[in-house]
Amino acid sequence: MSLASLSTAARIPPYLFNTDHRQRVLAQLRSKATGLEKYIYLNGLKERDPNLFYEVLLGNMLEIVPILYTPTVGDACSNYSHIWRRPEGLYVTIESKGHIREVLRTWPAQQASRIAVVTDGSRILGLGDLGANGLPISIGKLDLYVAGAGVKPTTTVPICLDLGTNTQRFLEDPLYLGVRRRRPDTAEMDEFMHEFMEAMTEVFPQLLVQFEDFSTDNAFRYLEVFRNQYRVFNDDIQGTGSVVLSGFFNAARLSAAAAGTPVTDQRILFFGAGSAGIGVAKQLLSFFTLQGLSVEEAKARIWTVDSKGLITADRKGLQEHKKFFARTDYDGPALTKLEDVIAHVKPTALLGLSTVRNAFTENVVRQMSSLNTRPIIFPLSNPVSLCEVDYEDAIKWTNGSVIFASGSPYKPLEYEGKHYEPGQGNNMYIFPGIGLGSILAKARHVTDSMVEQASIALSGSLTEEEKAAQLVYPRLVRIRDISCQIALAVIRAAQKDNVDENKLFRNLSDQALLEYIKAKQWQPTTLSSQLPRL
Ligand SMILES: NC(=O)C1=CN([C@@H]2O[C@H](COP(=O)(O)OP(=O)(O)OC[C@H]3O[C@@H](n4cnc5c(N)ncnc54)[C@H](O)[C@@H]3O)[C@@H](O)[C@H]2O)C=CC1
Ligand SMILES: CC(=O)C(=O)O
Ligand SMILES: [Mg+2]
Repeated sequence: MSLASLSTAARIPPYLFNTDHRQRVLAQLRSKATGLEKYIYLNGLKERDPNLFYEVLLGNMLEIVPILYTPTVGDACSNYSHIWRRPEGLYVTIESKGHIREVLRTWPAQQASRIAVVTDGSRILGLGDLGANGLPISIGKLDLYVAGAGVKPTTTVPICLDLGTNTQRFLEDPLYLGVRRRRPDTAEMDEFMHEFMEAMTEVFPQLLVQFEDFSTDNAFRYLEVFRNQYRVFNDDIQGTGSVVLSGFFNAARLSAAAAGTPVTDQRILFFGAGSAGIGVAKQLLSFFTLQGLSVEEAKARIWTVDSKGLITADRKGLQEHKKFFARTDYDGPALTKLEDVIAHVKPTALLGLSTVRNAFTENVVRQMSSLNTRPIIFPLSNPVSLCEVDYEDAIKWTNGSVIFASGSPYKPLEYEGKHYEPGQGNNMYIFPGIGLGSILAKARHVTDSMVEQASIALSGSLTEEEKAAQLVYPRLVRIRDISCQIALAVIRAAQKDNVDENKLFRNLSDQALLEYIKAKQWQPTTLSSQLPRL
């Protein structure tokens, strides 16, 4: 008898009904030797059984998020042309300039699509220009929209703009997936981007666009050009700013309580002044202004450092985005060593967005420790291989006093008989909620106040137990609930700014709206309900 002639019931072996597929998936996943193999396995599972994939993801966030997202998604991107299995996501190449609309129309469910993550692959995490290999970052972020906010998978659109790459090893790699050319000049790229955004709005009328991992100049430029025209936000600038502000509220409270000083006495030093560093610095202005300081007073409490040292206004050829925080109160010799900058600034907080692995050396960390009862040290560069300092070292060198959050995850640890739990200062805590709120409110734009209110909602979402454990971010397993609270704050801010096209929520109480948002979250159906009845 051929297999095809067997009845469906007969083809399904009996064990399917008395074991839990989720356990089988986890056992298979855990048998893989490397992160990359785990990524490939999960990618295959998503194709075979998306429902089961999301069930396993939702039930095992702490184990699986670091595979689909930072750090392992960094390996997946770096190797994407080699591990590629099947088309997933949408490539829009520079060669389609002039007919981008037709390319977008090949995507199914155009009317139903709600959220696109769009990268041009030019600065993937801290890994540089990965060209067309950047697609997994869009896919990973959208997996977090599904897992973290309950956005329906079929309404998500991962996009990689394949504009070429300036990374020679990809241009020479016979397996490289992308177009084999160097990146366009600014004029050609601008033309492409304008056509792309116009076409996106036409083809996907309900869609919110999240710009992801564009190189710094383009990240700032396209945010400014498009933010008042389209439904768009930049995750690296606004999402990161919002998430770090949130953790900083909680960290400053802990550090001020330990030192017995006012919270506004914070002096913040940024190591790294790219889209993320400056995006966060700008957002941290509100840490001070929300407590009554002026913007000038807030700015005076922030210092920025790039690869040339402390950024001062008298430096020749300073890039536009660095000018705002350039110091005018220092005219000594250039301070190029981090230790010298710290000695000059005497910061309470040191934030790393530099992509420089181990830049926060033992000397640097001990220096911070000698200046502060509880130093705030946030090494935020991704993936882990580019993190400014490992958690264990930060704990050891501060004798446990550090208030720590990193961009990529670290595990809790024991040190001299005490338990320590790190924070993860990653925009993954905030963009799902910003996106969900914007989608539900049908916000025409993502305003500054929506981003700020998202941050305040996240910082206020700590439970009593999390506060007692001195965490600065809530536990990841609660992300769906947290995203609802963030979405509520985002919707209210959209209403205040009058950018909400959906006015229906205006008459709902916070409680009713929160319940509505929760009820709207997509849930994977259980596997057994999918199997044919016998
Ligand atoms: N935790 C989070 O949620 C996020 C983290 N990031 C991470 O932030 C990092 C930076 O991203 P972008 O700002 O977009 O990149 P970027 O390349 O524009 O910025 C890097 C900055 O670091 C500075 N830098 C480089 N080498 C240095 C050195 N030796 N000493 C001092 N400064 C140095 C550069 O001058 C530049 O200002 C990446 O690793 C990225 O993964 C980005 C977004 C979100
Ligand atoms: C987290 C993130 O968006 C980044 O590292 O670029
Ligand atoms: Mg990013």
